[in-house]
Amino acid sequence: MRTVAVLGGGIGGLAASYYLCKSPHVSKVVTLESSSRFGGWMWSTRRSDGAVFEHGPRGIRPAGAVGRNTLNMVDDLGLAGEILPVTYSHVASKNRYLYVNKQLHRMPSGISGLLQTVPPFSRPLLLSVAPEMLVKKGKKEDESIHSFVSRRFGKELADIAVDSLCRGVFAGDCRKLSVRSCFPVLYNAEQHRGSVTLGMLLGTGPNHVIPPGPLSQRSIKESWAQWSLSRGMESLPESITEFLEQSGRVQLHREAAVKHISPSASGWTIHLEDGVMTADHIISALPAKALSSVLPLSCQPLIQQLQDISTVTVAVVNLEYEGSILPVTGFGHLVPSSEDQGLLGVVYDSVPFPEHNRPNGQTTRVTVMMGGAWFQEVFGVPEAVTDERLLARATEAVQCHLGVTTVPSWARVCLHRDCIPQYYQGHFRAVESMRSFIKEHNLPLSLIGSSYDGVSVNDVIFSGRTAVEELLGTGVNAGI
Ligand SMILES: Cc1cc2nc3c(=O)[nH]c(=O)nc-3n(C[C@H](O)[C@H](O)[C@H](O)COP(=O)(O)OP(=O)(O)OC[C@H]3O[C@@H](n4cnc5c(N)ncnc54)[C@H](O)[C@@H]3O)c2cc1C
Ligand SMILES: C=Cc1c2[nH]c(c1C)Cc1[nH]c(c(CCC(=O)O)c1C)Cc1[nH]c(c(C)c1CCC(=O)O)Cc1[nH]c(c(C)c1C=C)C2
Repeated sequence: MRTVAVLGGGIGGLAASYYLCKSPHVSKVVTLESSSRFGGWMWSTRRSDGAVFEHGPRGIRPAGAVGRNTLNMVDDLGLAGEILPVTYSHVASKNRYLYVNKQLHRMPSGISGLLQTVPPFSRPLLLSVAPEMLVKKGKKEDESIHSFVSRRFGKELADIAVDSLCRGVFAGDCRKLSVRSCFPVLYNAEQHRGSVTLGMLLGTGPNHVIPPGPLSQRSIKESWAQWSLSRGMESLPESITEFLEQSGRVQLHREAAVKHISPSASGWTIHLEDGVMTADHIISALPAKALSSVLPLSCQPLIQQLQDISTVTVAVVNLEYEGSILPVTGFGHLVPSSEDQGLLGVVYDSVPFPEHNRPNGQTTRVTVMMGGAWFQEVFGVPEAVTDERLLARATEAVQCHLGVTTVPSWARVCLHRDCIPQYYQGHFRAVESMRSFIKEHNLPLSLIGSSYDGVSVNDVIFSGRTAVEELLGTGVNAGI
């Protein structure tokens, strides 16, 4: 393989570039990013007084093959010393809340959570979990998450817990999201074991083999539930960028928006604002809609399927308060759509990551997330929503939900347009069909990033690795 162009410099595009760079089989890699910075949604503000605020992801899970893979990369990049782990025994792992009927309720956990009635639920969880093992296997090839959970565990769990969970991961509506694509573990448990409970106890089949490197071994030994980095999540894309620059094998271009791509004799011609380049293969790490708008008309069915992948807009409001203002301690709270459509949840950032607080003086950082699948209904078109309105709504939520009457000493409002893809029912078929089209037409094109195979940072990094392995027909030797 001579030249590979990677479109998009979010964590997906950077990860693909990193794995390509590790391979001796590729002579040139060109990474094209439209904005002035790499990292995409991995974006942190580092204030001059030392405080750190996350505008995108704030915690990465170390568990599973994809979690190990990311930690192996982090180790290889020399970032191990910057890790901020949160263990399973930490209060941020134990305590998560739901805001229901104008009150905070700690989500049930452990044996007592199973056996006792814990509000807002009307009966012990055991009464939903035990009969689940006897529920017949569903016959549909895909189903909404709400329908799947109602069928197996009952409507109350689906309406409150699962509705909230989907808002806290996809900012999405569990009545539309696909169980097969969003929570493949649940779907596979039913398929392989006939029950989610049994699947959780016995396992749901083979996983990717990713041996744990030293950092991943440490995460297992120390029982990490999630981790961040001392200078914020953006250190990860920054560190990959630095690695790629130092390798001398990757050309990184900022402010290089891809306008159009057209097939050429040996691969692709890529049209940029101020010139053209050629590549033998393209790895697209663009959001699906952005890719659809640059493909040639000859790719028509693919263009339509890419356009059909919806996204949602999320308003992220970071707030800093003087003093210790939280009435409860934990990771944060989620709000089910029946309680308040527009307010998704509040993360108590200072609890899992106090290291990101301003070093001098006691402060509390929280992040309020709003909108998602309900954005337009509640706030109207994103173009017309003002920062003032979002800030007012966020501080009002902190006041009502947490009883905080003081005014924040610092605030930042970010409107993330189209930031989280929504895997609706049938998503897996659409992705399968897009990849079949590419194969049948011998298009030298790989699809990676959050639009296809999982939205978490781990999933996106792993999609970059998988694409490079498939392209080169080899396993990548990347700090494993
Ligand atoms: C608010 C929020 C909170 C999140 N929290 C978590 C969390 O706690 N844990 C977790 O694991 N995940 C979390 N995620 C998900 C995760 O951050 C994203 O799914 C992931 O960062 C997406 O990476 P990506 O590279 O696929 O896409 P992106 O980050 O969208 O990158 C795509 C890049 O392509 C560029 N681009 C677009 N068009 C063009 C073009 N024409 N030419 C060139 N470049 C172009 C864009 O500028 C962008 O940089 C969160 C996401 C959000 C929005
Ligand atoms: C309220 C909105 C959101 C919050 N976080 C996100 C949104 C939209 C985005 C997000 N959060 C997580 C992921 C990655 C999923 C993964 O597979 O790792 C994404 C894209 C992590 C996460 N956050 C919550 C859960 C249950 C998870 C899954 C992993 C885990 O169990 O740690 C819950 C949660 N998210 C938010 C809050 C306030 C909250 C619960 C109190 C914010």
